[in-house]
Amino acid sequence: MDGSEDRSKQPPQTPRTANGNGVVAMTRLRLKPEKEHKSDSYQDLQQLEFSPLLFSSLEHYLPPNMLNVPRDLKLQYMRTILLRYSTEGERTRIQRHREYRERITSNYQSLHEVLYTMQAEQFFVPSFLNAINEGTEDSFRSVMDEPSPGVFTFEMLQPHFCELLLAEVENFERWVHETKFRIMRPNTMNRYGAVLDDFGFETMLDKLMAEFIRPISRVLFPEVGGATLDSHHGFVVEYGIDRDVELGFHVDDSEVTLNVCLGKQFTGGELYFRGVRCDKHVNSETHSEEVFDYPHVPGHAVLHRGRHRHGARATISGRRVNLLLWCRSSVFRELKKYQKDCSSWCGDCHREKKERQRQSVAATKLELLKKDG
Ligand SMILES: O=C(O)CCC(=O)C(=O)O
Ligand SMILES: [Fe+2]
Repeated sequence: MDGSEDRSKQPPQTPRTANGNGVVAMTRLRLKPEKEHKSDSYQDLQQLEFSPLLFSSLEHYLPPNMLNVPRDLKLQYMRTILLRYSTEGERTRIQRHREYRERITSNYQSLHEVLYTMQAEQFFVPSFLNAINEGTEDSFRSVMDEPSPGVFTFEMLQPHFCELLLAEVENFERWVHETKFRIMRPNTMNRYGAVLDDFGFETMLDKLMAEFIRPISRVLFPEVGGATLDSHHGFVVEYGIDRDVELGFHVDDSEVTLNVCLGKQFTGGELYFRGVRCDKHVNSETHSEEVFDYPHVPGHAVLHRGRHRHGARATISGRRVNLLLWCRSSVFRELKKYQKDCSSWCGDCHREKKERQRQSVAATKLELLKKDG
């Protein structure tokens, strides 16, 4: 959006930028991203209050006159905006987390360096790669099953990649144990498992989201921000008799979740799904057509909306390790604050809307009959 309009309504701290004539103009971020724009990398600037990846993503929303200015000008502009939207407490939390990550990455010696940069040919099975390269809804669907509405399953990871990642996670856990490092677990529901983003995987997983999961989500989950996924939480969960055993019924803090089984050998641990719900209906009853159980298969992925209610049954024997990528869209979250109608994705909102429409048609028919009579 061009900054020349509506200046009077801009808040006083709106960033100012110099335009080509040396005139200082007020500008705003665009509403829609400039998809063709090639962003700079900010990876060398780890000391900033915000993730380097956030700056690369935000670049797509820069006003036209800011797109091609030097990196430090863009950075200054974006920092000003981000600082306006985050509280002091939030900034302190982000800074502490950054220091926590630095303590890990400067001390932990990784085992398989090859895992830390995206090497698609070595990570993924050819069928998945081909579908992504083609990039159409038909090509995605041709390598996927949809055994229950909104739950997509497909073969994704090469066995060798799974082995290496399992070994890397074990190596990390060993280091944690030996050094007595107090790590944060993936979320409140897990006593075991590790946040991959905290020990060097953030950039690789961001690529996984941007280049693989977002194109699929754009066509399969457009109504929950699938096209605008722009941040992630990447972790592994570990189940077994001496680990977490099961996972309670929940929704994820994500718009779209990728869940891939890495192995090893196990029995039990099935995922169970019980319908998609908005906040208002999250505890409502399940309808029979929403009941779906899925047994994990090593190397195979499940892709679902974060709001698709689910849980994992007890892993009865062996060890099960899964890779989780919770993908989020800041645009969807912002818009959701103003939207009351979730009928395009919440099962109950959809049923309520249908019922209102049915009653309205019935009432109209009755009126017409009365008139005729
Ligand atoms: O164990 C699983 O496969 C499910 C994990 C899960 O749903 C989660 O971590 O959010
Ligand atoms: Fe989950």
